[in-house]
Amino acid sequence: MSSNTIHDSKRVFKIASIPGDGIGTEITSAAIEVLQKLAFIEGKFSFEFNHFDWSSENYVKRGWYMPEDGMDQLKKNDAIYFGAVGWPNVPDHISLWGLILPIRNSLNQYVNVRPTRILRGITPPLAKCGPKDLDWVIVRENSEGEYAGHGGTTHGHSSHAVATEVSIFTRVGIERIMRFAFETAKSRPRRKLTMVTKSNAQRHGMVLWDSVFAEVAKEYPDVQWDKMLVDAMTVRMTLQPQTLDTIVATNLHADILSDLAAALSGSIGIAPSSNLDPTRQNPSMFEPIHGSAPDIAGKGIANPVGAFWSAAEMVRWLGMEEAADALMKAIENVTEAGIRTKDLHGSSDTKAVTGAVCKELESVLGSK
Ligand SMILES: NC(=O)c1ccc[n+]([C@@H]2O[C@H](COP(=O)([O-])OP(=O)(O)OC[C@H]3O[C@@H](n4cnc5c(N)ncnc54)[C@H](O)[C@@H]3O)[C@@H](O)[C@H]2O)c1
Ligand SMILES: O=C(O)[C@H](O)[C@@H](O)C(=O)O
Ligand SMILES: [K+]
Ligand SMILES: [Mn+2]
Repeated sequence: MSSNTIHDSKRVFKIASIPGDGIGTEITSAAIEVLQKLAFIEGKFSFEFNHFDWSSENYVKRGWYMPEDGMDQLKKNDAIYFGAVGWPNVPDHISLWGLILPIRNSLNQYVNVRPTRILRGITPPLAKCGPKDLDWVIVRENSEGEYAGHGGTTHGHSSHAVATEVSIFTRVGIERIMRFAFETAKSRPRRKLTMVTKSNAQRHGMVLWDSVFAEVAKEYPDVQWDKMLVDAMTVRMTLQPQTLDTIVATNLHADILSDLAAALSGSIGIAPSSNLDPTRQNPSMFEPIHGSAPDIAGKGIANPVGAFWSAAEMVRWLGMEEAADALMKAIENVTEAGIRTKDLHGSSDTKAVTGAVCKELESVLGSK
């Protein structure tokens, strides 16, 4: 085979990169460095990054987060890599609704997959919780529920101000997230699914969750399932982590539970997420679960592991399973070697962890 043929058969993935704000920019450039290194060593594919400067800083200057044809620009890509959005000079509901939520909604990314496990070498905060005790996938409903955006404010500037925040739950929305959750549970060795609601107090939408869940469950006799109320779920996650495997919850409940899950596995800086359009008609978006962390931004100390793990999930979604496994192995070789940021009680900075993962990729892929 001539070198030309090899070159021609190489797959080029177009990736939209949106670093956003604060540490979002720091961990996105770290993730791009690692992805470029992965592609270079692997040799069978490459990434073409299209950078978008959609951020709070530019919102203040321009008055918009995304241009009018922003969604069309994103659609030209195979995937989206996202850092974080939000900065103290813009109200948080403006930044979230200006950038990340419209992308999740418009690109039909109705699933948010948030895996958590204790990576090699990391000591979790709970003394009795080892790596075998905590290995979960949280499936977050990512398109409706408490994030529907329905509601309003009247008499806003008076002492009689009224504000409503209406949750929307649809049969279609519930059914598709339940089916995704059952498929996820079925694909994992333990075939176990826990469904979370607050259907004692929330007597309409959450009750519909219960009944649609029961219907879909009939299609999956090989998956063992149970149900939890969200308050009790926080206790079970903390005291009996080994009894859980796949978890499905609403947009808001899973947002909160996934931060808890990340903390129980060592740090919020480790945790990845995939905003998926399972129909694959639109690009999916990959981002660590954390935000822009204004308290540590600009110091070069952000943990890039959640960003790298998210990058590995993106590589997997694009069909490069072996490369994704290699990246995860390199990340865990680094955490095991004790090269960690301050949130994991280490003394390395973002740059040192990034360099170590790039170096480790050489030995992992060299010895494949
Ligand atoms: N998807 C997103 O873009 C997203 C997610 C969460 C929060 N936000 C936004 O980010 C801003 C800050 O939110 P917040 O403070 O509630 O949450 P946050 O996740 O930014 O930070 C919470 C705490 O965790 C620490 N932390 C987070 N990521 C870390 C990392 N990689 N390494 C080390 N430490 C890390 C921070 O220093 C902070 O102490 C807000 O504007 C919020 O709306 C955006
Ligand atoms: O979806 C949200 O609630 C925010 O963007 C953020 O907290 C996240 O988890 O992505
Ligand atoms: K994020
Ligand atoms: Mn969150």
